Amino acid sequence: MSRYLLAVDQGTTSSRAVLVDTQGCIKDMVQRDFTQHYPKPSWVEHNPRDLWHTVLDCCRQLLKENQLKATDIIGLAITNQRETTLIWDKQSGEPIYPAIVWQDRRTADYCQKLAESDPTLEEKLQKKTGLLLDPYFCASKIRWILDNVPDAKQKAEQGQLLFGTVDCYLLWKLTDGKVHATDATNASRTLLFEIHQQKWDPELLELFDIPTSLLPQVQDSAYHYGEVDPQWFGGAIPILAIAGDQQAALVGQCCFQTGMAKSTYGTGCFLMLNTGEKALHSKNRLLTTLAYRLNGKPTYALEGSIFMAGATIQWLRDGLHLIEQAGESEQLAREVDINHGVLLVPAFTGLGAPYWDPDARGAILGLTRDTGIKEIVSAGLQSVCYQTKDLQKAMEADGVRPVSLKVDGGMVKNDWLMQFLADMLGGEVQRSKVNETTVLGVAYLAGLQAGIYDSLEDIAKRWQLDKAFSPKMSKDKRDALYSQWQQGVKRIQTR
Ligand SMILES: Nc1ncnc2c1ncn2[C@@H]1O[C@H](COP(=O)(O)OP(=O)(O)O)[C@@H](O)[C@H]1O
Ligand SMILES: O=P(O)(O)OC[C@H](O)CO
Repeated sequence: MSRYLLAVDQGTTSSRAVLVDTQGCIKDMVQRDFTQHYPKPSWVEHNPRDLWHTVLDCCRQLLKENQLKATDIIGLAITNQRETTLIWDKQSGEPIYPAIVWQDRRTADYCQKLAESDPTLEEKLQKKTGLLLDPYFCASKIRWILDNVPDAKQKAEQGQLLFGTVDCYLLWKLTDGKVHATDATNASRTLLFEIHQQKWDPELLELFDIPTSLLPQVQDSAYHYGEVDPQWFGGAIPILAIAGDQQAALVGQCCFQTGMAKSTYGTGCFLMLNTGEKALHSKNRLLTTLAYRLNGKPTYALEGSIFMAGATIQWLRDGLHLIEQAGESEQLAREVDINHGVLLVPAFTGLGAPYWDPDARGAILGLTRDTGIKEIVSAGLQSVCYQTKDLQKAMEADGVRPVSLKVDGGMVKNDWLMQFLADMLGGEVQRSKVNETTVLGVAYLAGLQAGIYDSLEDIAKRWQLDKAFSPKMSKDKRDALYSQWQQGVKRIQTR
């Protein structure tokens, strides 16, 4: 009987469980969507029960459909939407508030006031954590829960509460409350973790007034975290890897050498470039983050996060009803001249890197009487590429240029989009054969821990190209289109 790795990807809009064989091939996958909650403008929440139950159900269904028992699984691996913040009661295991999702901007004012109280603060935060003072990260979300949930502050001070990102919460549930831990990549997204010394930072905990007792232990990305409690799958399964989803995708794309980069186009877009042992501090508002940590040794990355990529197409579909399926956007974009002059700036939840403007709001510019659905849909797709170009420019200004760009995520099957991306970047875009790089990446890490793979080099041999897109657009045309975008962004910026 073959044995498999079981990889769980708990994402922003759905949970997935995937079986990966020892050759690194995906055998089967089960996926479940869950409800998004928007209780107030700019607030985004998930019900923790949904996160846990969709993961549990996906795993159970996958095992059942493949007639596998817990003993057929070599190890379980967890990858997750990052920054999403949960706090739960240590005794009962019950979350004291819904999960505050990474997209949630409720702490924008708090962050701004903190920044105004000390003009040197953001630089200090960046030096220690590689991040910026933004509602995106966990620290201000934790603070909000402690300040707004009755008795939370007092309970936290008495050591009765635990904080975790989604990986940490799932690990706690899977081990039936025995393990409270996270991996270094997830810790590096909290704004509380010192990325050079690899430890929670007492000064930052004091700044955000967060008791140390709330925090999980931080381990390597490939590590024996504990065993799944037998009640869930009828037997114990070792938990062998954890990584934030974008870092897992970097591993899944085998970007192990300095200068290698990947960009994932799902709900948001995340471009990550491996900078090796060096934590390169951006002067252009990109993030420095952990790419992975193996055997105690950190590898760093530079990251640009865009909040609205596929979500813009979702909005065109579900909000404006301009299309019925996301895939229709490709044909519509092909049918319109690229010089249509319509610009969609998708700052629905503010602008991410490199602008970091939580108060900016979206706009559609350049409308004329003959503007139709095709132009607006095309502008939505183009916005994803312009935002990637913004990140590329910021990286170049920081002195690094990706040696290659490997792409994955739900949007990359759109060939028109990939061609326009190559045109905008003026460089080759490589679409990998396996699109499920996130689950694959964390399964690779679990495989390393289990001794299935000898090394990262051994893993790298498995990467396969699906299609490469080379730039075809003239430089003049590219510059003209991009300059239109830059002018559009200026119109909506608030800072
Ligand atoms: N052919 C397509 N063209 C453009 N966008 C697409 C296409 N297919 C899917 N998408 C977009 O990709 C996103 C889904 O990607 P996925 O990687 O599954 O997202 P996530 O993991 O963030 O939930 C959706 O937002 C959808 O609008
Ligand atoms: O769930 P995804 O794939 O949209 O990724 C979310 C990111 O990890 C947020 O930083």
